[in-house]
Amino acid sequence: MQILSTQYIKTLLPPRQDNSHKLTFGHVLNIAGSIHYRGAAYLSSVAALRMGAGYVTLASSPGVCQSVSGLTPNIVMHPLLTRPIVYAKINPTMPESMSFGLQSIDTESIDVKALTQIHTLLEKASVITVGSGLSIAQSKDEYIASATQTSNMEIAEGNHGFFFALLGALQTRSQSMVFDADALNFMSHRLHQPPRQSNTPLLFPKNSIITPHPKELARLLNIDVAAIQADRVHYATKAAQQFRAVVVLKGHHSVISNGDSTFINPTGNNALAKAGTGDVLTGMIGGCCAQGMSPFNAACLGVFLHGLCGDLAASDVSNYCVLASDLIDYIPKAIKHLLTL
Ligand SMILES: NC(=O)C1=CN([C@@H]2O[C@H](COP(=O)(O)OP(=O)(O)OC[C@H]3O[C@@H](n4cnc5c(N)ncnc54)[C@H](OP(=O)(O)O)[C@@H]3O)[C@@H](O)[C@H]2O)[C@@H](O)CC1
Ligand SMILES: Nc1ncnc2c1ncn2[C@@H]1O[C@H](COP(=O)(O)OP(=O)(O)O)[C@@H](O)[C@H]1O
Repeated sequence: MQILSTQYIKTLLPPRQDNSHKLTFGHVLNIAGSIHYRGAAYLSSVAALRMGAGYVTLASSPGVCQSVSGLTPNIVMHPLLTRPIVYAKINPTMPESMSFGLQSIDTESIDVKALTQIHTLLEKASVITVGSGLSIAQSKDEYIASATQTSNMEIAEGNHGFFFALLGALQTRSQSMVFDADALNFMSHRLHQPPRQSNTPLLFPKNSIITPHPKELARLLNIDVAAIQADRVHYATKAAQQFRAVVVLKGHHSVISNGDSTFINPTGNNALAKAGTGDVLTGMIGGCCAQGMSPFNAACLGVFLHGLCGDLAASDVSNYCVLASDLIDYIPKAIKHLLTL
């Protein structure tokens, strides 16, 4: 185990050749955001561009795409098919024939058929980032199982079905992929609960980077958060070996492991303990991968610079006042800082 040094990190910065065009620096396909988490889609997408990626496409529900395009002109939108939802108020004593008590609302859940809409994008992308604010709602699994025993009504299940189909399609792809947030919780659920849709085990595809916070890693490994926090290096390494992925265990002094080599990140501070900073990190790592970096190097550079953004921002505006969106403005300053050393 080693601490990431500034000198080492500087050697990882990807070269920017003069004879180049936008796709020389890679195409990030970001599958992110949902009705309540539009900001996560914005933060992860813009952070990837700021990190140096040449092109970012956001694939999400039409409402999320519309919100993000209202905030920035820099992202290419790929609105996905959604399906109307009927929420059932589950009451075992209610006869199936009674329709009152049901509420129909459009939660903009992505339709499984949307997979066909991104087929070409999945082939073209240099890196695929998945999960920031995607609302996969795995926790509704038991809810659905119990509901379908008493009723044949359709139950809201977020983007669960779409994500399941997407993971199947990603299994054979060889690009780097970054899995964050709800994508990780979905995988935990698949690993530790009997599968609902099929008996085929789903794993993280090769060249995956996973970015769990301690509770997300605890769910993936099916152990307590306290155990993880007591030996962060051990569990990050164990998870990297078990899932054959690069693991970024987030938190104060994030740990990055590929199972053989493990680094501790020295940058960052409590200003980063603010909603949405993890979404920025996902974008930054995706932006590094887009420029041709290996998953492990991309994770090391992304985590180091993300922490440095937090340090520079905190020294300007105090540890109290840094917003996740501020970090994006500090990416250029962090990179310049590194280049001038
Ligand atoms: N602007 C936007 O659109 C934003 C969108 N976002 C998106 O929202 C989605 C869900 O994100 P979320 O924040 O609601 O749930 P999540 O982080 O899983 O926390 C759940 C529970 O886990 C725990 N816990 C958390 N961190 C921990 C830690 N370090 N160490 C230990 N435990 C920790 C804690 O549980 P407790 O300890 O309180 O029991 C907490 O209550 C996700 O897709 C994300 O991308 C967000 O990024 C926000 C901004
Ligand atoms: N006290 C802290 N010191 C250093 N880094 C922190 C601290 N708290 C949070 N972070 C960093 O901020 C980010 C938080 O990500 P995450 O927990 O996924 O939040 P969110 O889901 O709101 O985006 C991670 O990169 C983590 O390492």
